[in-house]
Amino acid sequence: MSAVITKTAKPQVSFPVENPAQYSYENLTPYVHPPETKEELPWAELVTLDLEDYDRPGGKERLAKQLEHAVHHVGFFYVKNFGLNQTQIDQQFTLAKHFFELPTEEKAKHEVKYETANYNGWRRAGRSKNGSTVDAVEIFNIPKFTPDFEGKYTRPDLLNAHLPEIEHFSKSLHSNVVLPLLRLFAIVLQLPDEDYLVRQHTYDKKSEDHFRYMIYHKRTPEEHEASGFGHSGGHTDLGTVTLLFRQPVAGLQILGDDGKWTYVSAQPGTITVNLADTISHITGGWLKSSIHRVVAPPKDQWEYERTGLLYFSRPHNDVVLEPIVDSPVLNAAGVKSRFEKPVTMEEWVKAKQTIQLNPEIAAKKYAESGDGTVELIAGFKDRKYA
Ligand SMILES: O=C(O)CCC(=O)C(=O)O
Ligand SMILES: [Fe+2]
Repeated sequence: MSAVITKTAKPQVSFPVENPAQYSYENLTPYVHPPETKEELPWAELVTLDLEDYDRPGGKERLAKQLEHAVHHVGFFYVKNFGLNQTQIDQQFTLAKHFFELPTEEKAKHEVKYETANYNGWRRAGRSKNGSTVDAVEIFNIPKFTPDFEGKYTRPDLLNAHLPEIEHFSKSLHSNVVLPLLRLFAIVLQLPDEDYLVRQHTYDKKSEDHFRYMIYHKRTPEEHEASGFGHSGGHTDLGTVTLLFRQPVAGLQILGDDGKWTYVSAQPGTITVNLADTISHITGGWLKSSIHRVVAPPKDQWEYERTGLLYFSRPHNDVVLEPIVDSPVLNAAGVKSRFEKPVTMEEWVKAKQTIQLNPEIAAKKYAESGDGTVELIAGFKDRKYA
């Protein structure tokens, strides 16, 4: 495994669980990855960064070079060799599967506080409309394992029984993927301080990073049709980068510079990474917050649930989302702030998450503007893409 992979802190958190053996992997039916589609689809051509190269002489520079085009134009790429093996990954898929199979009343004990835009916990399906039907998506968000979040959220015993592994998994994604990528972005931006972005994303300080289990439930042909096949869900993500584990059920599409949507394919052993809004804000839009959506899978995959593992990274809550001043690249491009007044990460999260979690508020605001945008904060207009 990669040489990058050594710095993950030891897991600390565990919880008393009655009869934990019932949750051992021997007693949980393992998750089975669905087969890939046989349909010919327009696949996106994305670069793959081998993170094993990161610590070799000249490796960072090679990887940064490989990234230059992707981060400025496409906003999507893959990484491989990130220090978690397939068994560890499959165990997380197994926990996700069993979590979503719990009875609704069990999951409801850990439900998201939608009104206060507090997204950690369980988000039930059916809260938003797509086309003339409601969504079929459930989410379980797990915050960082730091004192800021300790004791604030509950989980079912299924997950409490595995908390040290979940903690290790999520911290590994932060230290083995997010931080190295931030150094590569710093190289692309020619920042004098390679750790500039890393310092805004340290694990221990308060930020809204979270690890996520997600499921898109199966739908009938009529439901797919009524949802408009999911075509109206184009969006950009809120934070720095989003990590998505290999997803064989096709559906994730990227909007290209040419206005065409292409599908992300399921490459073995990879994580798909996309750049998101805040890295775009602090580079005045030069690093691209990629526009993407999840559409109905091809017909030969309609019989499968689409289970996902994701990690959302975000800068510290007190980071001000203004363009970095000492990047020769950004200076040459003449980038400008995207806000009318300085906005902190905490304010940005609250503004965007309020819209994301409360479809009725979003619908009202979109209807008021009438031009497909909504003013989120300080003059910044967010947009939906179809
Ligand atoms: O499930 C996927 O493929 C991507 C999900 C996504 O775009 C999101 O949760 O923001
Ligand atoms: Fe997204």
